[in-house]
Amino acid sequence: MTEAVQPKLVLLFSGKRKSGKDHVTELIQRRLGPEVCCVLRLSAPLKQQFAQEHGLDLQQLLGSGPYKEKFRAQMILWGETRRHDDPGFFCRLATRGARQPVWVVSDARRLSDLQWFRSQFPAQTRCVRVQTSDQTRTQRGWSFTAGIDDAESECGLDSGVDFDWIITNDADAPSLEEQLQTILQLAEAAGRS
Ligand SMILES: Nc1ncnc2c1ncn2[C@@H]1O[C@H](COP(=O)(O)OP(=O)(O)OP(=O)(O)O)[C@@H](O)[C@H]1O
Ligand SMILES: C[C@@](O)(CCOP(=O)(O)O)CC(=O)O
Repeated sequence: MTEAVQPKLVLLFSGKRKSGKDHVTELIQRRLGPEVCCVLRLSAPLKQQFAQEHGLDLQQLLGSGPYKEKFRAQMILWGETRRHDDPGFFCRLATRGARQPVWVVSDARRLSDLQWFRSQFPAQTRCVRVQTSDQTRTQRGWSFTAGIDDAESECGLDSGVDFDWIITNDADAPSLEEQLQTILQLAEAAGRS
């Protein structure tokens, strides 16, 4: 049997729609390189299976354009049905095969996501929030949708989490490079150890 690979550092990112989770986590991966760091999306296995079952365009579901928004409510419901019996279902699938020392999870949404990673990797897990003004999110294409923006998928981590870092991703905030400095240093050290 292959021995399970233990990451040295697990960074769990969360944030609202269009806060820039993908942008920030891709920046981290570019800085660390693909040998040291992988970006894991809990929604990737969900979208993969949902696309297959419904004959949809997976690449567009994975992208940042408007296509996926047409199916978001349906995907949330579909995923929640699977999570109901097994809250770690997508966490397990998303992390399967990850071999790098630094795991960056780009889309934690629920307390059960945090609980799963903390139970599996208690010493390695850190939580990072990406926060962005509604004005900036609107400029990036967001508009409030009842049933989505007021539901667990978007609000599950609004309270009850003591984030290790909060990154502000607005044009008038300090640069991302500057805000991510401590995280990058920690990740670089984890990559060397
Ligand atoms: N700091 C930034 N500078 C320039 N563009 C940005 C920045 N942050 C995010 N964006 C852009 O805003 C859009 C939304 O960002 P991104 O896809 O990273 O957000 P997200 O939180 O992953 O959103 P969603 O979950 O709704 O897909 C993308 O087109 C992205 O390129
Ligand atoms: C269905 C869902 O996984 C969509 C996530 O899409 P995205 O990370 O915003 O691209 C959200 C959820 O699981 O609640």
